[in-house]
Amino acid sequence: MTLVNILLRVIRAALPLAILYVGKLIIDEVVLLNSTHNTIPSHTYLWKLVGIEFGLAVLSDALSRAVSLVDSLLGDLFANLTSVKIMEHAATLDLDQFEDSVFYDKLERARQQTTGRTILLSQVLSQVQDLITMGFLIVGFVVFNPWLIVLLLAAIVPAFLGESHFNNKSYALTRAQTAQRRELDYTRYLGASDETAKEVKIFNLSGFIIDRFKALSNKFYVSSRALTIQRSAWGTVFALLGSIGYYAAYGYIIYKTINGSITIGTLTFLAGSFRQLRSLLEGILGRFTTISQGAIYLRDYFDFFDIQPQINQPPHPLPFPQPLREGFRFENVGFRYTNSERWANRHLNFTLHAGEKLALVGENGAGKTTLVKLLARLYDPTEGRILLDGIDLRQYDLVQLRQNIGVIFQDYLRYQMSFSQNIAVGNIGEKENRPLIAEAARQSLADALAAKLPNGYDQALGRRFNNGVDLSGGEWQKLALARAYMRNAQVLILDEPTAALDARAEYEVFQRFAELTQGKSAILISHRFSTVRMANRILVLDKGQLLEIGSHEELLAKQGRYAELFQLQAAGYR
Ligand SMILES: Nc1ncnc2c1ncn2[C@@H]1O[C@H](COP(=O)(O)OP(=O)(O)OP(=O)(O)O)[C@@H](O)[C@H]1O
Repeated sequence: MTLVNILLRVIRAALPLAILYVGKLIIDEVVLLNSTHNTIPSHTYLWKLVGIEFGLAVLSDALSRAVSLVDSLLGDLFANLTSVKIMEHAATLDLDQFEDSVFYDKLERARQQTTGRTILLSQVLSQVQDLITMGFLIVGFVVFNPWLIVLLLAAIVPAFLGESHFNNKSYALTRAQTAQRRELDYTRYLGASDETAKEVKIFNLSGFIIDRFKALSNKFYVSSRALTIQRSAWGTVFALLGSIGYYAAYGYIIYKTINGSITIGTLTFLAGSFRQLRSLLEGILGRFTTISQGAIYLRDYFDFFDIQPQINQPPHPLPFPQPLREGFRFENVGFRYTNSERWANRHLNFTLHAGEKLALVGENGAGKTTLVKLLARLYDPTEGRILLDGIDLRQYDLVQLRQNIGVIFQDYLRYQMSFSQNIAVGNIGEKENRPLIAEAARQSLADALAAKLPNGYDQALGRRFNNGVDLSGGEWQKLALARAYMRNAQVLILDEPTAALDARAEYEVFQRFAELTQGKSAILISHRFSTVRMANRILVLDKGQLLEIGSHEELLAKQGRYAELFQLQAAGYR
């Protein structure tokens, strides 16, 4: 399509000169016919010329339409393709890259390429087309009088330089504002979205949010106002230069015609060419702004694609051991988040044995979730290493590793999709496997819920789309839990899996969990000691470090932190 587009444009580019030239021939012929009185003039040649000009005009119009058609089709394809490419690349990147605000800015700017810049391609092609047309017209000029070119250049060069100067300035401004623009978008989202409406109403936040939005958007307005005014003022000066150039050339051509050095046909040809050149130049200059802006923004797009993940598939990946023999051994593992001074985990030495159920206990921020993310290689340790059956975790096949570790995070997603899809995300390859989905739902107690929904497993969930039904917090959690049962993972990790469940559901969930994970390794993170005590061993974390490890009874007997926290919670029930 691009090639067709270019071809059509090249043909179209030659037409203005051809039309002007035929016009010149027509006028010269008319003048000639008017001045020959002695014989009966033949008009055949004249009408032939008129016919040719008509044909050229029709062709030019048809080509323009064909070009815009191909342009708009190409634009759509281009937008789709870039969106897909961005998503594909984003999928390869590491979790901590997503948590980095500089990365987010890049992602944001790359995303803008797909929406705002789709016209870039057609703009570039139009520019090339107009440049070719200009080239043709200029050749015509040179043939008649090369000096006119000098006038033309004098009129346009300052404008080109001015435009590119202002482009750079406005790009620098926009770039510097990326972070604040994200904040502006976020504020807009806070002010008007289904997810925020509840709190905004209850805390009466709308005034606060709107004021914040006003303040931010006003800052943008003020900082870009000066530039816009400067640009417009200089634009006026440059346009004046252009007009001066045009009228100087026009005067010169008229002078030459009166002089008798050129014919009236040539006068109309040159004047027409000059007028066209000027309007072409105006178009080119206008487009030059959009294109050069688009082109500099394109750098952001490529910057985004230059970001490379750090957590990669090893060169010779080992298959995930089936079954696990030894388990996971943490050897002096430490981890610090990028941009963070503090260690989230430090000096961790312990083993998660094959088939063992380990509970992680600790106060908020103690590093429980971080430990789990290390196990699933969402991050790699900053120091130390994790061994799986004696071999560094980094040597295993990354896809198999993630397939064999089923994690349900405490901040799991509530997909605005159907009930069955919400479960199927646990093993998306099996999304059509209804018996498997139903079984997973049964295991997590979500099946009773499906029975209550008007469309059962096909019920759309969430309020964002039509006919969606929203669930309660505990119901969503049961659904999320079902994801863990969708695959035959060797290690199951549940991070706060029952926080939203009622007491009966929690009891049942754990009854089943124990049955279903028999022989498998599991990690449970919970603040509820009723959950914690069913684990074989309990690991108590404090400020990222291992404080105590042992069975419930051992830790109680030890009278340490675990015993203290346990008794604190138990006292609440007495
Ligand atoms: N993405 C992140 N970037 C920087 N620091 C983080 C990030 N996630 C967590 N932290 C910090 O790392 C420490 C450990 O966090 P983690 O989420 O592992 O705690 P947790 O024990 O799971 O807490 P909770 O019981 O509240 O869920 C905390 O101090 C937290 O502030």
